[in-house]
Amino acid sequence: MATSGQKEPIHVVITGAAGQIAYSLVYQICNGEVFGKDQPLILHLLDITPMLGVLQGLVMEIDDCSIPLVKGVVTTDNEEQAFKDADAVFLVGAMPRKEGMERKDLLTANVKIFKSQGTAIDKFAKKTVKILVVGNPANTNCLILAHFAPSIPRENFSCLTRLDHNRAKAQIASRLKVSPDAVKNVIIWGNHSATQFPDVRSATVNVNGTDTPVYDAIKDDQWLKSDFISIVQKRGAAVIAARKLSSAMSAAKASCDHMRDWWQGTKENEWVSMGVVSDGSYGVEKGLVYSYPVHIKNGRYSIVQGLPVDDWARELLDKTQKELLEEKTDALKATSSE
Ligand SMILES: NC(=O)C1=CN([C@@H]2O[C@H](COP(=O)(O)OP(=O)(O)OC[C@H]3O[C@@H](n4cnc5c(N)ncnc54)[C@H](O)[C@@H]3O)[C@@H](O)[C@H]2O)C=CC1
Ligand SMILES: O=C(O)CCC(=O)C(=O)O
Repeated sequence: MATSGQKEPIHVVITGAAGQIAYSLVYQICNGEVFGKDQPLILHLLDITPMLGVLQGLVMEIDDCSIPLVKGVVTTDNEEQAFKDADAVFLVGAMPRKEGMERKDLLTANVKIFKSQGTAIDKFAKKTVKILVVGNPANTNCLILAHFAPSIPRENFSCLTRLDHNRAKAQIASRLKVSPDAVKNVIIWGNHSATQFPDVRSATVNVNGTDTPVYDAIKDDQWLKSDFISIVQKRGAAVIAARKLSSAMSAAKASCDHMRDWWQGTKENEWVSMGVVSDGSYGVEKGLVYSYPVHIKNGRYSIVQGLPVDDWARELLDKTQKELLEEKTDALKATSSE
């Protein structure tokens, strides 16, 4: 029982907790950067049995950080124990891509994990739980998770495209030699893959105190419509080629940005990109997990409506949707053949 004036602890789950993204994620969560500096929490760390020893080391480090918000840490290889009473879930645990692979090459192995975890979340998590899927292929893993967790409202499922969103902001900022926080309202549409559509047609950049459309500030439509898009689409592969490991620090930071904004809200007149269960907006098949621009208020997101879709944009929106439809077919096949 919390003493008067203190909030009750929330239960926060991280899967793949012995892996590299989790190693960057845990401190930011424990330190109040996601759920607030006044929000105590109990961490539930799930990984596979051979990694339980590594989780013990992680717990020692959490203890040694000596953070008052942490009211308990559960380490487990058991999904029931992991998801019991969960308020917020970061699903990171999955096989990462190696050099030369596309993210959809991971599909068959990873969707089975999400079938099992969806079934467990359905039974054991709170019905209000907020779920962020990070493990790749993130959109389709999220679709499978939602499919096997029918009692959880559709709006409680999401997948990470905030890393792509942050990458897009960073590219624009670097080109204009301004701080990334001067850039607002970029959009990642569709899949967290090389077919995603990074779109800055409605984005602005603050130059000398004035919000200016990014297209007017950059004055190079050719770059914005070609190289910029392909740099963002291929950034994950470029990091793998350089590091021989996939992005981890930036993925953890983006995961925190995503969950913090979902929990605490976005700024007035600003949107962020989130993979969410489509309601049919922008001609996308209902039920697909598709990245959209969203506003968030009181813990609920709404898809930003009425943005312009010309022929050029329509083609890109459809191309990434087509890939998601193919992934959906493969994933449902892989999860029904067990
Ligand atoms: N959506 C995004 O923007 C991004 C997604 N990713 C994806 O995140 C995932 C994790 O990446 P890393 O942390 O670098 O990988 P990692 O290999 O360092 O860690 C993955 C962890 O998941 C665990 N795991 C495997 N199966 C599990 C299961 N059934 N239950 C619980 N844990 C399980 C592994 O034992 C390992 O400890 C990968 O799929 C990667 O592709 C990575 C970067 C960005
Ligand atoms: O690219 C990958 O497959 C792993 C990391 C990732 O998803 C990313 O960096 O965007």
